[in-house]
Amino acid sequence: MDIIAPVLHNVRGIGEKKSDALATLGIVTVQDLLFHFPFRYDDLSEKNLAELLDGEKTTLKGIVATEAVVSFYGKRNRLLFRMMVGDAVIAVTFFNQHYLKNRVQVGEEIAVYGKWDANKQTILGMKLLSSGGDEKEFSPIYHVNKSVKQNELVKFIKSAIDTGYLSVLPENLPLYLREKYRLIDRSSAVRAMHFPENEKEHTGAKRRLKFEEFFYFQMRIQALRFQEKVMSQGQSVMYDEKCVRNFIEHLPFELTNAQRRVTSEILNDMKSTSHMLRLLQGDVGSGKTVIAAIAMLAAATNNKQSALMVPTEILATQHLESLKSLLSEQKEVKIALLTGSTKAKERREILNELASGEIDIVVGTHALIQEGVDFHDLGLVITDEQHRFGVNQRKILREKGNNPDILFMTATPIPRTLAITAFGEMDVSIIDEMPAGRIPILTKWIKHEQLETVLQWLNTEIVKGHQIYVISPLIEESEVMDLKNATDLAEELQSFFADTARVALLHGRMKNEEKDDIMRRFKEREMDILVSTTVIEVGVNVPNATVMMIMDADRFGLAQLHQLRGRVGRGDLKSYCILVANPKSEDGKKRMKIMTETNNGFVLSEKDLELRGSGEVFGTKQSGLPNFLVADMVADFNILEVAREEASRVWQVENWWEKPQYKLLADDWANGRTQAFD
Ligand SMILES: Nc1ncnc2c1ncn2[C@@H]1O[C@H](COP(=O)(O)OP(=O)(O)OP(=O)(O)O)[C@@H](O)[C@H]1O
Repeated sequence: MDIIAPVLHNVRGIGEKKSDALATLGIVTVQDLLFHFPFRYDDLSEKNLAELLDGEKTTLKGIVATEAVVSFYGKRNRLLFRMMVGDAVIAVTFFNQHYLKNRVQVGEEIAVYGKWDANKQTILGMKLLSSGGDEKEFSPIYHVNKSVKQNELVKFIKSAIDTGYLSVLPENLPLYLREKYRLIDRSSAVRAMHFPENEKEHTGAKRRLKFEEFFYFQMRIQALRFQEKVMSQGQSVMYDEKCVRNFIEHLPFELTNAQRRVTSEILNDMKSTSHMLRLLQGDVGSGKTVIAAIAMLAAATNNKQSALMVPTEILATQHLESLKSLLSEQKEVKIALLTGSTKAKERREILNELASGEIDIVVGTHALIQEGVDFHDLGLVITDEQHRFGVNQRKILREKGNNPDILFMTATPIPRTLAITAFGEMDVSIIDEMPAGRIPILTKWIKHEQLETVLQWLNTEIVKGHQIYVISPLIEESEVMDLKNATDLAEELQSFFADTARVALLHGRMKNEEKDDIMRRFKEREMDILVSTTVIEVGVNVPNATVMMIMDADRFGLAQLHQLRGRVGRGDLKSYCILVANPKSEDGKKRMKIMTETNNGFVLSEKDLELRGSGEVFGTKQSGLPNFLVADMVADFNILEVAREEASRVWQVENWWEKPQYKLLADDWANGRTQAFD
């Protein structure tokens, strides 16, 4: 018996057809099946009638007092009878389950699970249970789809357990850890996730599995640090301090205290022989680019090359321009741009100059990590919006140099404690202060009905020579619809403003050159209004733009709204963010309200975590963090901390992977699952 055997033919009742259906839920092997945990449970335990609250779900046991009567109306039907619960007589109704009639016999004991209606003294039946009580108190509810039903899944999981598969599920936590934290064994935990005997057992199962997930996650993440240590020392960049100081003194603005602090943290790292692996967090518009410029200039003064990798071509172009203007006085520093749309001839030249060391700073997209891009002496790698790049891609770029220093920049504000723990392998610097002179952005939430009034008002901004972004609604999974929406919107706006404003359109399906061209024209004030799908989400910097209007804003998450809002208020002009939304859900209303209440990315990110949970906020794709099955980085923060300490202790054991107690941990390693969060 093998736990990773396919479910097909190995679990009773699963043939070709069911196996295909299960695959749509991501279930292929017996292990997948056993680790497909319920997302909630119905608590079928019996509660005391006298203490029941209105709307509460419960199981009630009693004696059937009257015969069940079924009434049909249209396609629907209702079954009604009375039952004695202790001394009380209550009504029981089931909707559209008339076939239960035969199971309801006057004078017999039955048990009904349902929702209590206190006014009508009625239980609205959801399940008719056998009175013998062989049902568990907790009934698991799984994520299923059209092709796999709840009860089927329960049957398959039961069958796999009855066949004995749990006995071949290996225990993957060392005994000393299980003893220390009183964690139940893995097989019992998995069984209790599906069919817990009681609440206590269920809690124990979750605790064990959460620890396991966090511990493995931390082992992987800390490996990066470890590999760095053994991979030789980092480089010591002996930069020209005078030159760097001079540069900072002659910037067009004075650095904020926070910028000064992170600058010295970064420069210290670069100077020291230990290797820099640092995460720089700063809210949108807090001034991260200039920090990157300082670090790259410092490297250049020591004849080391730097690479700045960003997720989109628009951003690459923009960063190139910012750097060129910031470093315009540094005649000897040569800066280049390398993206997917760099022409072949130019690309060849750039590659040559990178290899010879002539280029000091290169800004680019994924094109930077392609084969054939070789550096003379790469000393510093900076990635912007780190969550958009996988661990592997970052690794490739790192390997293009002799273990260069690494700086990740992100505007996704993660609460500090969480960042330190989750990105355990990195040092964290935070810019927690905005440049002086910024006027807070005023955020207004309006309904669609008020749009016309707002458009009139926009005119006053246009007359002042200010520019406006309008974000068209996001239609999930349909780029075509997005495009249509954006196009229609641009046309409508153009006809509304007629001669007073020039409207441009930017969308994800455009060629990069086209996008660049439109951005350039917007920047140069040839256009007044830029209608866009969310392609401008990150990093765009046009200080003359003062209004960000987001259509159907409730379709966006808080983090994204904040990013979009951060596109305005980047200079010293009073700026506005207009959220146009008629949200249907409570959640949507809450998000709109929070946006109007705070401009602080960290506060928002905490709220976002509260509203959506960390699974959504740090989904695999966005953050480079794994999707945990059971654990939650915020709710289970304490367990995460403990797991981090324990993982770090293991890493301190010399050649831990050779010790028998870590056998499975080492296998996990060897199987290449170490890159699971890529
Ligand atoms: N200390 C400062 N004083 C005044 N203006 C500053 C300061 N630092 C940066 N700026 C300006 O603020 C604007 C935003 O800076 P920058 O583009 O570096 O922000 P960012 O942190 O990269 O933001 P985002 O995450 O939104 O891209 C730029 O126009 C920049 O010139």
